[in-house]
Amino acid sequence: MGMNGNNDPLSDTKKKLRFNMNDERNSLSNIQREQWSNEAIYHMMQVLESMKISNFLVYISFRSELNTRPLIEWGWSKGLQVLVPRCNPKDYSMDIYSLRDWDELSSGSYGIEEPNPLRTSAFGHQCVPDVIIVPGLAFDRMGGRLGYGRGYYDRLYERLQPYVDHRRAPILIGLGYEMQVVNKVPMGRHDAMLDILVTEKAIVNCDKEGNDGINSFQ
Ligand SMILES: Nc1nc2c(c(=O)[nH]1)N(C=O)[C@@H](CNc1ccc(C(=O)N[C@@H](CCC(=O)O)C(=O)O)cc1)CN2
Ligand SMILES: Nc1ncnc2c1ncn2[C@@H]1O[C@H](COP(=O)(O)OP(=O)(O)OP(=O)(O)O)[C@@H](O)[C@H]1O
Repeated sequence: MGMNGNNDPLSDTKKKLRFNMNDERNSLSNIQREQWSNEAIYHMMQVLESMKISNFLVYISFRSELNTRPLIEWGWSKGLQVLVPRCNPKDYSMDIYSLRDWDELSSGSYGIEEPNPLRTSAFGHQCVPDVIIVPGLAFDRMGGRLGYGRGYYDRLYERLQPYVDHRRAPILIGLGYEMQVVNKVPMGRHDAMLDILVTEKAIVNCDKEGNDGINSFQ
């Protein structure tokens, strides 16, 4: 048993699932990826359109993640403030920046394109995004999610808590391919549950109480 708590049975199960899901996502063809990407992004636009929001936080996709770039352009066209995180591998924290143009990005940690602090304006440390779009390797319909295993999004959610007035907690929306949805992602005490899950097939209102999510599509 490691001192850092990373050798417990939960992180072992997570590690295996991470490995398998990463493999599966990488095996998608470019055409499949692009088609599902566009359909999922279209669903995400519908979800965001139905909400009264002035901003959303979204990641810049890397590896075989679905392509979030069209969503960012859509956000700009709608006059929404598009927020993008920049991660600090030293403490696994993330800072938030407001992105207005593609030239404000540069290559950051893990080869992910991230806001260049010299060219972007920081979103205040105490500012809470209306919506946080969360990447993942696996999701479930109850709001469970598995990431790359550094707890970046869980830490961000926790860091924001002191600034959340409970009527305006950020809405967590998972975004991924339907093939990433599994029966149950093992969750630990730090893990923040998703409110909504969006894929190319469905928009799921996650039931954090543990019952099956309600599928509003198909
Ligand atoms: N587009 C995007 N941005 C994101 C995330 C994401 O999932 N997608 N993250 C989501 O939280 C954070 C980045 N998390 C990451 C964590 C680990 C690795 C990584 O390369 N890990 C190595 C293994 C390292 C090790 O175990 O020692 C690897 O996978 O090869 C990459 C990203 C923040 N930004
Ligand atoms: N808020 C937190 N404070 C301190 N440690 C945390 C927090 N959230 C997660 N951790 C720790 O970070 C490690 C990785 O967590 P986890 O396996 O849940 O990552 P993940 O959600 O898959 O990754 P990511 O969010 O980076 O995609 C675990 O050891 C976990 O205990």
